Amino acid sequence: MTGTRGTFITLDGPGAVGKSTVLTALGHLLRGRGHRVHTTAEPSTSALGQFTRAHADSLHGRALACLVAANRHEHIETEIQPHIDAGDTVLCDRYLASTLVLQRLDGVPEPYLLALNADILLPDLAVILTADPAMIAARLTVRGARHRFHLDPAAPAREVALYAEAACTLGSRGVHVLVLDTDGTTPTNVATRIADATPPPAGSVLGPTRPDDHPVTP
Ligand SMILES: Nc1ncnc2c1ncn2[C@@H]1O[C@H](COP(=O)(O)OP(=O)(O)O)[C@@H](O)[C@H]1O
Ligand SMILES: Cc1cn([C@H]2C[C@H](O)[C@@H](COP(=O)(O)OP(=O)(O)O)O2)c(=O)[nH]c1=O
Repeated sequence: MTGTRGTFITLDGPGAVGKSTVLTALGHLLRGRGHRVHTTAEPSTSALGQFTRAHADSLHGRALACLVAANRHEHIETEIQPHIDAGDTVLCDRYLASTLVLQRLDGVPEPYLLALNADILLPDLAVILTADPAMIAARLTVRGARHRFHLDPAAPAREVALYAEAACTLGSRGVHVLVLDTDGTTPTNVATRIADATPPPAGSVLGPTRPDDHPVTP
């Protein structure tokens, strides 16, 4: 892509699979390749996003699904779309795939979730990180569970299976999906795979400036 529009990349996957670690490494790599990077996350940092994050353990099912979707619509309108219009590469930690997994863990049917998110901005590249459930459980033990979705010992295996389904759902809607296994590799290697699949920065005539990469050590 060589226009002035930026690129929207989302990262999803089970809790403690490595999303935020990979996102940091990816930001460094893409800046080294000439991208103007804007990093963000869902729930967002707005008042509604903070409310959503604060109540994600006490609200359940459709109520939480609606709250997360409301925050997503606001996030697109006030932050994501403006940065893309400005030519930035937007990296978002959690997006639609997380809804298709976490809200389904809460018993909300997928058609309801797709209806709530029917007209959202779809990512140019949706990255789904995965790993062996035992490895995810081990990383969770080291890092610590941060919310109720992490507390069930069976959660990593169910999340891995549901993210595989979410990848198919997104793919069937024309989204470019990249499923990456974080087992036996470093966050920098995972980030490099994503950077290699990212279109060149907005407005560039040449391709990515690979020799100028500044990989970070994990
Ligand atoms: N590719 C990887 N290989 C080994 N450990 C990793 C890898 N990616 C992340 N980790 C480790 O896993 C833990 C959870 O990572 P984090 O980025 O916080 O996960 P998430 O944002 O998905 O919840 C951290 O301790 C991190 O250092
Ligand atoms: C994006 C998203 C988040 N959430 C919830 C799950 C968590 O309770 C919370 C944030 O998740 P998470 O990013 O894992 O939190 P942290 O940054 O502390 O590791 O938002 C959903 O339920 N559905 C969604 O689609």
